[in-house]
This record gives sequence, structure tokens and C-alpha cells, in this order.
Amino acid sequence: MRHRMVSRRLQFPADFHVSPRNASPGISASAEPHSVYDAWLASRELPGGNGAYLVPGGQRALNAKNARLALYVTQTCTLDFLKILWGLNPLRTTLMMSLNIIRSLFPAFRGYSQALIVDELQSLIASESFTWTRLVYLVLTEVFRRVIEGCLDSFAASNENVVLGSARFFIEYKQMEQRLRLDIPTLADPTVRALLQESELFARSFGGGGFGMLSPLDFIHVFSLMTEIASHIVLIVSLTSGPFHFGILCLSIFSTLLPLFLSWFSCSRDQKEHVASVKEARASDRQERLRNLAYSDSHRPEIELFGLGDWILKSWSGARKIVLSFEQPAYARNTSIIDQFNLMELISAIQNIPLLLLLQSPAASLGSLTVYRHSIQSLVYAFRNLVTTARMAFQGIFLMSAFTASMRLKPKLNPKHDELVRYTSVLGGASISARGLSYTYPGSSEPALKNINFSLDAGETLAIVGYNGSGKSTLAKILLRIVDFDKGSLLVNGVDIRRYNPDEYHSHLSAVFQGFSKFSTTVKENVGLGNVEKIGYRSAIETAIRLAQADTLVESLPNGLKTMLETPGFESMSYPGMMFQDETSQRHGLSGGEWQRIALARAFMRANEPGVDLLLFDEPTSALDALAQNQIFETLEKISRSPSGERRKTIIFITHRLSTARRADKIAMMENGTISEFGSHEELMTKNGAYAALYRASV
Ligand SMILES: Nc1ncnc2c1ncn2[C@@H]1O[C@H](COP(=O)(O)OP(=O)(O)OP(=O)(O)O)[C@@H](O)[C@H]1O
Repeated sequence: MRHRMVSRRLQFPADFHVSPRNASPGISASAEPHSVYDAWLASRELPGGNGAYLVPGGQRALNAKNARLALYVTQTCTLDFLKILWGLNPLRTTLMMSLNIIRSLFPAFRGYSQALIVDELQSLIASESFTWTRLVYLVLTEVFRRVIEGCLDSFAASNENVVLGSARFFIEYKQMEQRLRLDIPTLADPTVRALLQESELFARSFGGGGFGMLSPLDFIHVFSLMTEIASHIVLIVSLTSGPFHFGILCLSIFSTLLPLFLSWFSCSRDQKEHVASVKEARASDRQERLRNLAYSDSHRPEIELFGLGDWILKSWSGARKIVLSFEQPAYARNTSIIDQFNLMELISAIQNIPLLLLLQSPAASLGSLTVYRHSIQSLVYAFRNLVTTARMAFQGIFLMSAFTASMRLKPKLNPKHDELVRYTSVLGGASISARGLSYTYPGSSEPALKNINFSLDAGETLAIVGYNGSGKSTLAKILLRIVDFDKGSLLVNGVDIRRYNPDEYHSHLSAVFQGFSKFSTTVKENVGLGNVEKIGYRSAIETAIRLAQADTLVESLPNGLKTMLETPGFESMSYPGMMFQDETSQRHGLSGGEWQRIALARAFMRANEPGVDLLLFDEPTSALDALAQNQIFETLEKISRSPSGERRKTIIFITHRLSTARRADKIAMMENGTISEFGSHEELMTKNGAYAALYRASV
């Protein structure tokens, strides 16, 4: 299926940050929401839930507050949204809408045409001049009508498929674009995760309805159902005239609407029961976590080692049973005598009364009775469909609001437009000055970093050392602008780091993370991804591999640079879809140290580029032997200097090997989330404090 390119004009403004959950005031029954996001969030609030929310995708209760929110969303974005979707495929969308209306008239025509045949048959038999020709003519007309109807149906279905397909592509494209734009602090927010989940459900609704979801393009079904109902009513009215028939008509309508009233009654009663409780929300969350744990490959070794299987299964089944008890269909929970009584049989008996009365009329024919019966049944069916569709549309409005709100999310680390400062390189590398930096991970009670103070001149080398959990990697993430800090200031090249656009800032850095990625692809791509612009340059990739002392390793692999690397199952999902994963294709596993060389080569792809001012390596050689480790640090030293020997890049590395730390110009000793000692190796040894003790213990 061909899809149009997503136009640049179809952009949603990125205009808000999600405020912390406890800062969200909630929306009272009468207050007007301030934005689509507010309306979306308010629709998920559980009554009396004290800040608890419906699970993502949970059916919104049909109440006054939600109706008002739905109206707000409809007024605020539905029309714009429909215009965007229409703009993707104007001709086909218009055709789809027209065909839906035309097709909604078919059932009434069908009934009418069948009535004609029955009447013709009746009169032919009654007149005792029965001939097959007339009947064959009528039957052929009916067959022709059905063939036309069938052709139109199949054309309409294939057209609808194209329209829904391009709409789905557009939504999915926008979603992926937005997901890639959002940064880690934004994506870590539970509300943002729920928003994105509902937005994904919205994309799925373009698969042609189902699962209680309705896309905005399906809203046309509401109108076509109304047209269908109107056409049935016109047909029924045309069959009846005078007060006698009017009475029959009223009785017919009453008996037709009876099931609807009853379904509304049980529907609104279900609604009250269906409002998910806090208990259900918690159980659902727990069930999902346990399910992910059970299916996760990365946790498999521990699950086996600690024999967690039974515990996971028991805990999951406990949570699952709670969720299922809320999902039980109405009939499973109906216990009253009225519920046990089969009302539908009574209703169909009532529906026969008007037919019997109609038979008393002298004008009644077998055909009119057939069409009457058919129209009434179709009317009931269409009414029922209308109710279900309306309920789905109600939910669809909120899923659409999730999509629209998610498109307006702004990455938390992006500076405001008027605060933005372009990054300018400084001779010699990046200079850094941190004052009073503190940071606490979301959901954590203890700060990971407290009052961090240090300065580094352009071109200097800093080694960060310290005990486990002392905050080294957290400080690295803050310096790399992957996470934000809560208090203090951090200047890079004399400018507040918060004023740089993170993407621009990142283009001046290269790094190896402690938990670096192992991509499920070839060696060439694993390395080349360090500088995607040069991913096709074999010589650049080979140079990076040489710098990381990985050339001998790559030469020993069966297909050299083209060797597909085997990664643990879960991690392979971190880079899906880049290459076709054939189960039979030969993949090659690597040792921990070999993977580390590949990660170093990836960092060297970028490190050597001019304009890259800061290299930050978090335990880059932890799995390497002593010889390889020395060679890597010599390479780093070489990269950081110009051919004439001047410093041109600032280097920060985190290490537990103090024999390598002493090579650095400055050393930061970290303890309990803060830098307790800072200076050169000699200065810290003279001080005879924590660093000196650690150094002596390690050599
Ligand atoms: N995602 C997280 N959420 C909450 N707390 C975290 C998270 N990551 C780290 N921490 C906590 O922050 C503190 C500092 O962790 P960090 O990883 O920075 O330590 P580290 O010095 O790099 O440790 P190591 O030497 O073991 O790598 C620890 O107490 C850790 O438990």
C-alpha cells in the first residue's frame, strides 16, 4: 500500500510539559478544562479514588462530567483532526463517506424489493394465471440488485482500507516521531507513559474498529446508521395510514425501542459497576508488571537462579483474578430474578402483535407484512448498533484527546525558546563548572547527588572514582544532559547547560555508557551508529575499530564487519527492525570485553570528529585486560591532542581502577552522592584522605 509522505505542515505544536502527578489539581464536575491534556487526564480520574486513575485504555464512564469533557475535546480538536485526516486522501475520504451513506440505504431497499417479489407471487397465485416469466424477471432483478450491492460493498471496503491505512500510517508516523523526540525524564513520567499508551490504542483504532475502539473516520458510521434508521422509518410509515395504522405504528415503535430501553437500563447499571475501582487499577498494573517479568529474557537468569517462577505465577494469578472479576460480562454478574427472565422472547412476542393487527387490515398483503417485519428487525438492529457505536465513539474521543495531547508534549530538557543559546566550541575542549548540584531520582527518597562542586578547564582530563552507588554514573548522565538536576548550576563553556538544545549539545559529545547498548545487527552497524552520517564509510568504521583495539577481534569473526552479532533476547528489542531477523541466520556471540571494545569503537566513530569537545566514558575498560586498558587510555590521550600536541578535547572517565585514574589531570573522589575530595593524584595522596586509602587498597 502506498502512503503519502507526511507533510511538514501537519505538525502539532509542542507546547506543554506534564506537571508532576500530585501537582495536578483535577477537574471538578463543573470546571472547564484548560487544555486537551487536562480533559484527557480528568476523564481518567476515578471517582473517590484520591488521585487514582483509570488504567490506560479503560472505558470512560458515561456521566455528566465525562460528557462535558468529551464535548470540550470535540470542540477543541475533532474538526481540526478530521480536516488533517481528510487532507491525507481527500478524494478517497469523500468517496468513503458518500459510499457509507449510500450503503446505509441498502437494507431498506432490500426489504422493499423482497416484498415486491412476495406480493407478485401472491397475486399471481391468487389470479390463477401463474407464469414463470414475471417471477423470473423479478428474481433476476433482485439478483442484479444484489450483485451491484456486493460490488459496491467490496469497492467501498477496499477504498476504506486505503483511507484507514493511510490514516493509521500518519498517526503511527507522528507517534514514532514524537516518541523519538521525547527525552528520558519525559518518558519516565508515569502520566506520559499512560498518555502514550492511549495514543497507541488510538492508532490501532484505524484498523477498522473492533476492541471497543472507534477512529474519527468511523464517526461516519453514526450518520450512516441514522440514515439507515430514517430509511426504515420512511418505509414503515409508507405502509401504514389512518388512525388504525398509526396505532399499530406506535405499538411497533414501542416494541422496537423496548430492547433498547432495556439495554440502556442495563448499560447504565453496568456503567456504574464498570467504573474501575482503585483496586482494579492497582491489580491491573501489578498483573502487567508480573507478566513483563515472566516474559523478559533479561530477567531470566535471576528468575531461574532464585526459583522465582512459582512466586511470579502465584502473584500474577492473584492480580489477574481481580482484573477478570471486573471484566466479567453483565450476564455473568446478573443474579436477580428479572435478569434471569428471558426478556428478549417476550419482546419478540410483543413485536408480533402489530403484525397480527396489520393482518386484519383489508389492504394488508403478504409483501407488506414481509417488508414490515424486515424493517422492524433492521430498525432494532440499527438502533442497537447506534448505541454501541455511540459508546465506542465516546471512548474514541478520549483516545483521540490522548493522541492530540501527546503530540503537544514538550521534552522536559528542551529550553524555552527565549532561553535557548547556541552551543559554541571553545578552544581546547569543553570547560565545565558545577556549583551545588543536587539530584533525586523520581520516586526516590534519598538524593543520588548532593551539593556537587567542581571546575574543569577546557582540555583537562578528569577521573571520577569512588565507592559503588556514590553517584558517579548519575553525575555522568547529568553532564551528558540525559537527566536534569534539581538544584544548583552547571555551566559548560560558561553557559548554563539548561539553555542548550540537548540535541545540539549531544552533537558535541561522545560517550560510552556503563550499560552500553548491544544492538542486534552487524558489527559494521554496531560501530557505525556512533556517527550515522558516516555509517556507510568503511574506512571511518575501520579506523574507529582500530582505535578501540578491536581490529584483531573483527578479523577473527566469520564475516568480518558483516558478522551479525548475537545479543541477549531482551536487549535485541532495543534496536528492532533495522535488519531482517532470520532465525536461521548465523549470529556470533561476543564476550563482555569484546562487546566493550565494540562500544568503544562506536564512541570513537564520533570522538575523533572536530567539534566534539567532551568525551565521557563510564567504566570504559572495566572488562578489558590490563594491556588493552593501557592502550585505550593512550588512544584517548592521542585523540584529545592536536597533531602539534595541544589539548583539543576535554575527557572525563569513571573508573574503579585507580592505577588508570592517576593518569588524569584531576580526580574527583565521590562518597555518598557528593565529591568529597578533588585535585591531582599527588594532591589527594598528600591529603591522605579517602582517595589515598582507596588507592592504597587497590594497588
Ligand atoms: N534509575 C534510578 N532510580 C532511582 N535510583 C537510582 C537510579 N539509578 C541509580 N539510582 C541510585 O542513585 C545512587 C547513585 O547511583 P549511581 O549509578 O550514580 O552510582 P555509581 O557511583 O555509578 O555506582 P557504581 O560504581 O556501582 O556504578 C544509588 O544509590 C542508586 O541506587
